[in-house]
This record gives sequence, C-alpha cells and structure tokens, in this order.
Amino acid sequence: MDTFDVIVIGAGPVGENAADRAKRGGLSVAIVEAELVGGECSYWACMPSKTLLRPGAARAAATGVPGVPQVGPLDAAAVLAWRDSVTGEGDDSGQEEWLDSAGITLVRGHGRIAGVRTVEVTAGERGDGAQAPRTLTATHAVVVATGSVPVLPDIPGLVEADPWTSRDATAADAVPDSLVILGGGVVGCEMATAYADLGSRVTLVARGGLLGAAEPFAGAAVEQSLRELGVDVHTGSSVVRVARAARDADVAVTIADASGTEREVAGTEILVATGRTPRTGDVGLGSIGLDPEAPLAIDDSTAVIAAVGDGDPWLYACGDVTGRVATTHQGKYQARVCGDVIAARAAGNEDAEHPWSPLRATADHGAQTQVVFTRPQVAWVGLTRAACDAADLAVDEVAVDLGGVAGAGVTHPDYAGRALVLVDRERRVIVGATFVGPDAGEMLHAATIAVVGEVPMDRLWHAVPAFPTVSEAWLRLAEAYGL
Ligand SMILES: Cc1cc2nc3c(=O)[nH]c(=O)nc-3n(C[C@H](O)[C@H](O)[C@H](O)COP(=O)(O)OP(=O)(O)OC[C@H]3O[C@@H](n4cnc5c(N)ncnc54)[C@H](O)[C@@H]3O)c2cc1C
Ligand SMILES: NC(=O)c1ccc[n+]([C@@H]2O[C@H](COP(=O)([O-])OP(=O)(O)OC[C@H]3O[C@@H](n4cnc5c(N)ncnc54)[C@H](O)[C@@H]3O)[C@@H](O)[C@H]2O)c1
Repeated sequence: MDTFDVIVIGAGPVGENAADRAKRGGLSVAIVEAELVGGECSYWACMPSKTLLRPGAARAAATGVPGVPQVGPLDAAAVLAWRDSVTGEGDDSGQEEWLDSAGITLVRGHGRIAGVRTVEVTAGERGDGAQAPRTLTATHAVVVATGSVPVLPDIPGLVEADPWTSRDATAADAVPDSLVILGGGVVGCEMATAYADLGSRVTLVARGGLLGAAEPFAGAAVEQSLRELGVDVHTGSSVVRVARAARDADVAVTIADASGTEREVAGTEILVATGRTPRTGDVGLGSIGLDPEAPLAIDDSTAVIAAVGDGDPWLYACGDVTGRVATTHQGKYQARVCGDVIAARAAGNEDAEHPWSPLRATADHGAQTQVVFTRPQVAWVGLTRAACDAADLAVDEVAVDLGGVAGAGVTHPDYAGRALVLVDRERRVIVGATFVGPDAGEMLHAATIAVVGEVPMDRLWHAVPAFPTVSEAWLRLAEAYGL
C-alpha cells in the first residue's frame, strides 16, 4: 500500500515524534529516512557530544573536593568507546524496532515532494531504499522534518584543507594533537571544552564574543574557563585564509583581529562551527512552487505558511528545517503539536481557541530553552536583556551570585556561578532567566515553569526552595527583587 494518511520526510528526533503523535491520533503514517533513523541528534550531535563532555565535567566536579583523591587525566580511548556505545556506532536497528512497535511504516530512501500530497522516494544517502522511484501518496498531510546542514564560510583554502564539521568532531576515532575551531557559538564552545579535556591543544577563533545568543556574562564566564583549560581563545578575530600543504600536514590558519593585524595559528585539524542552515535544498519544494533556499516558515499550528491555501493545510514542517529553532527539545515540542494538529484536523475536531491549546506551538515565542554543556554550563529560557530592549519591554534585572548560597558551599569549595532573571516591570512576571554554573541546566526548568506559567513574583515568594540546595538562589532572587 503506497497511500498513507500522513507521510513524514526525515526520521530524526523531530520527524519520529510527529509520526508518533499522528499515529496515536488514529492515522496511518509512513516515515521516509535517507540515512539513519534517529537523525543528527542521535549519531553526530546531542548524544555523542554530551558523552564526550561528561567525563571532563565529572572530573571537574570531583577535583578540589576535600577528601577526594586527585583525579588524573581522562582515558581518551575509554571516552571514545563510551561515545561509540551511546551512538550504537551507527546501528539504527533499535530505532527501527521502535517505529515498528509504534505501528509506523519506515520507508528507507531519499524523499522529495513531487506535487501536492505526493512524495517520491529514491535511493537514500547510504544507498539503501528505493532504487527505482517509489511514489507515496498522503490522504491528509506531508510533514517535512529534514533538519539542517552545517554552513561552510567562503574562506580561501578552507575547503581544500578538508575541514571537520560537527559530524567529524563528534564521531572522531582519535583525538588530534591540536585542533583549531572556527566559530564561538554553541558547537565551538562545547567542542573546545571536550577536546581540551581529551588532551588536544585547542585554538578557538570567534569573530565576536563567545555564545553570542546568550547574556554577555555567560559568554565571558565560558571564555575565562576555556582559557583556564588551556584553550587559546581569539575573540574579535576572523579567519583570512587556510592552507594545508599535504593531507598529513598541519593546517595553517591566518587570522586577523579587529585592527586587521594578522597572525598564524596551526592545528592537526580545523573544525568549522559557524552555524547551520535548514535542509530544504533537495526536498522537492520547487515542485510545489516554494523556494528551496528558504527555511520552511510555519505558523503556530506548524503548517507551512507559504503552502496554506483554502481548506485544511496539507504541508507541515517542524524542527531545524523551519529555521525557528535548532534544538532537539524545542523541535520535538513542535512535532507533538504537528502530529496532534494533523490528527485533529483529519477528525474535524480542531479546537485551538484556548491560549493553552496543545494544538499551538506558543512556547516558541518567548519561552524557548537552551542548555550549553560547557564548564560552567549555560542555561537560559525566554528573552535576553538585548531581546527585551529590542522589543521595548521594560524589565528589572535581578541577579544573584550562586556561589553565595549555602547549597553551593556544600557542593564544592570553589563553586562559582550567577543567575539573572528579567522581570516584566508592569506585570511583575519573569520573561527571561539565565543560569551559569555547574549543572546550571538542572536549575532551568523551575525558571521555564515560571516564564510559561507567568507566575507573579509575589506568588513565587511562596515557592520555598529546600535547604541546602543551590536552588535557594530562587529565594535570594526574590529577596533581591525586594520581597
Ligand atoms: C554538535 C551538535 C550538538 C548538539 N547538541 C544538542 C543538544 O545537546 N541538545 C539539543 O537540544 N540540541 C542539540 N543540537 C541540535 C540538534 O541536533 C538538532 O536541533 C536536532 O537534531 C534537530 O532534529 P531534526 O529531527 O529537526 O533534524 P535531524 O536530527 O537533522 O534529522 C533529520 C533527518 O532527516 C533525514 N533527511 C533529511 N533529508 C531527507 C530526505 N530528503 N529524505 C529522507 N530523509 C531525509 C536525515 O537523514 C535525518 O535523519 C546539537 C547539534 C549539533 C550539530
Ligand atoms: N547544547 C545544545 O543545545 C546545542 C549544542 C550544539 C549545537 N546546538 C545547536 O546547533 C546549532 C548550530 O550550532 P553552531 O555553534 O554551529 O551555530 P551558532 O549559531 O551557535 O554559532 C555559530 C558561530 O559562528 C560564528 N560565525 C558565523 N559565520 C562565521 C564566519 N564566517 N567566521 C567566523 N565566525 C562565524 C557566529 O558568529 C557564531 O558565533 C545551534 O543553533 C544550536 O542551537 C545546540
């Protein structure tokens, strides 16, 4: 049978979730995957990168705690082996079994839209799947969840130097003696931390400061800690040219600072971490008159805006491909909305009037979360101060030193961190929060609940944090606010 109620293109974490929710809603679902079921996140992104980062974080948590014997360097081979076991070394049979158990039909191969509610499948990136084109038809909807691809800047000599992308960095089978990283965003900072932990001499080149999407104090804390780890950090610098004389020679990277002064840094490898772009190029968007170069912009029901006409929408998108988000959790949230909306519309009972309707991805506006697994961790939800200013939203900044709470003192003698919340001056509710410190990511969800629930500060005063935990920072924040 080549007709399904719903066809999902891309079986990354986001596509899998959209398929699952549509199936739970009573629809028949096919999912098309060109590489590995589980997507970038499982094999080359979230899972391997967090595994590479965890041993260094565990070592740092123990180092300096009185009574704990000095912890030596990491066993790099053991770390890489653990990474391999977490990614399953590219074996997606477990994920395939899950799809099967959920009643979702897996179609291996490369999917392209070939007209309204029509998807053509040809052999996939791994050579498997339909060798001759196979045409699938959707009764209700097609969902595009094809993720994103890394951006390679146009720098002389870069392509010829055979640079690493995040795939190479997360899947490497050996630790290079030295590594030059281009880009001071999330991937650049996380991989600088991981490879410094693993014993590589790391040089990080960033054209601005680090972690530009976060509050400036977060990037500054990560920069200081990277320097303490021995990373050679060059902020405010750009790469002018790259050269590698032979494949087994080091790569020579000429960088220039803000004044234009050039200098050369070198490494065994160069990792390009300068952002990602939605994977729209080879999905057949031209066949339905859409721009294959543009992100698939969606409305809050996850319908692709450019394809919405009269009647029920048939084309949906979620995850990195929309250009809205580039995190797994936020993409999966959109996917849950997407699958539920398609099922509701198919049943003719969509009720999305209530502002808390599960059929609208409202958290994408002002309540997105992100955790960067550097040391210190950086975690934030909602708006930054710069975003508030851009939106002309008057806020009060309330900050506390995390090292000052009793829970910090019994966690580590040198515990350091900071929390900042932004409180809407008129409504007295938190619209943004940033935590920087050890395991700061675990502090985030309380803030997310406060932001999404629009809990007034006067009510938050009655949320009593337990003693002696680091979350007593919430009490200090309330006091600093004037309560
Ligand atoms: C190094 C790194 C670390 C990261 N760490 C984190 C983290 O810790 N936490 C976090 O939340 N996010 C993290 N991210 C971001 C996260 O990986 C992405 O947001 C997430 O993978 C997006 O999921 P997706 O399903 O939209 O896309 P993907 O995971 O990219 O999946 C898309 C799938 O679609 C398939 N596909 C594409 N085109 C076609 C086609 N035409 N036909 C059939 N199949 C197709 C692909 O093969 C792939 O399997 C990280 C990213 C990187 C690069
Ligand atoms: N822990 C996590 O949640 C996690 C981890 C890794 C990646 N991700 C996601 O993956 C996405 C991609 O990560 P990323 O770090 O590649 O992108 P990014 O957008 O976070 O950072 C890219 C950096 O490269 C810089 N840059 C861009 N072009 C450049 C150029 N020509 N020369 C020098 N610098 C340049 C930018 O200024 C920016 O600082 C992110 O949006 C992030 O959400 C998430």
